[in-house]
Amino acid sequence: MAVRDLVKNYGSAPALRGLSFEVPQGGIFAYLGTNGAGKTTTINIISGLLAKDSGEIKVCGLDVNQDPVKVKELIGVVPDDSNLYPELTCARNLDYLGELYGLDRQTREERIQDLLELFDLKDRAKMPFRALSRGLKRRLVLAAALIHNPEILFLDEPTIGLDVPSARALRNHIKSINQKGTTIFLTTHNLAEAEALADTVCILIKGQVVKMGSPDEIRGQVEDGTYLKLGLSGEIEEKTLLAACPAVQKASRENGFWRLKVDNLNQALKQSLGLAEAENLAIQEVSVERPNLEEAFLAYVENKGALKEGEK
Ligand SMILES: Nc1ncnc2c1ncn2[C@@H]1O[C@H](COP(=O)(O)OP(=O)(O)OP(=O)(O)O)[C@@H](O)[C@H]1O
Repeated sequence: MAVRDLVKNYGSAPALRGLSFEVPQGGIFAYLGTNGAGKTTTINIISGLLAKDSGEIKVCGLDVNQDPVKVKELIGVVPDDSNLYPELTCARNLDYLGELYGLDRQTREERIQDLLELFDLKDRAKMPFRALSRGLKRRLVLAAALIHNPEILFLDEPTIGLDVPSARALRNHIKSINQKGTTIFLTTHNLAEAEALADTVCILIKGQVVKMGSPDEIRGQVEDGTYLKLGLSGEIEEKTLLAACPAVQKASRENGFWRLKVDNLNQALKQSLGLAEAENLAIQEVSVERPNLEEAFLAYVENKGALKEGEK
């Protein structure tokens, strides 16, 4: 899929200011941006819900304006909210959507069985949609978007509101859909999720693409990026840690570990080991890490100073 010079204004307010990007076929593309950057506007234009002012969009070589019906058959959209009927059973919801796409009965039956199997929903086929848990609902919404076997699937915040096991299960489903050949266009504010799934990342700021590349390339643009991961046997306050370790610029908690941004690794190591000793805490983990995608993203959106020369 390719977007070229896309412009959209709401009245006199610009939302998309001539943005261009290409989504590699068969990959997982993360479309990232702060609130109001223009992500939903882009997806609505691509999926034919909203008119653009100018620019060109091609999906599998077809122009969205010239072949709107064919393009609709090539894409599936998973909204952040459910679009299914609460009173209908899971199987009937899928069947109904298949009818809307004009699939014949046999194709529908096959697709429904395949999708229920793929998403581990076989034993829920006869349950009304409303009776499913939130995680299972997200799975069925995903299955529904695949009923017509689209080439590209648009996913808006797929795991929002899900507990950790359900979110992980859904991410695995997304990977397996992708491995079966569907290109994934993912919008998320969960940068760890984008990092875990995407092979291409596109950063949008105020309706313009500011950076596109692999997660590694994007992370590589952040200059002063040395981080120390530290696991301690007990709790310690952030201000105590920062006071005892002047070489640590910033400290945050991540999955039970400290993630320390350091300006001098040797000093920071010495100081944090000294602190552990003074506080009588055992060191359970120490490792040196690069900036993650979230830190690189923040460098782009708010702290251009952290970017390497040439990227500012
Ligand atoms: N119907 C509308 N009328 C007027 N302005 C709009 C409309 N929809 C969106 N906008 C504006 O266009 C800009 C882009 O909005 P959009 O919803 O595409 O951003 P987004 O990146 O999806 O944000 P979020 O992450 O918050 O969902 C914002 O400034 C928003 O206020």
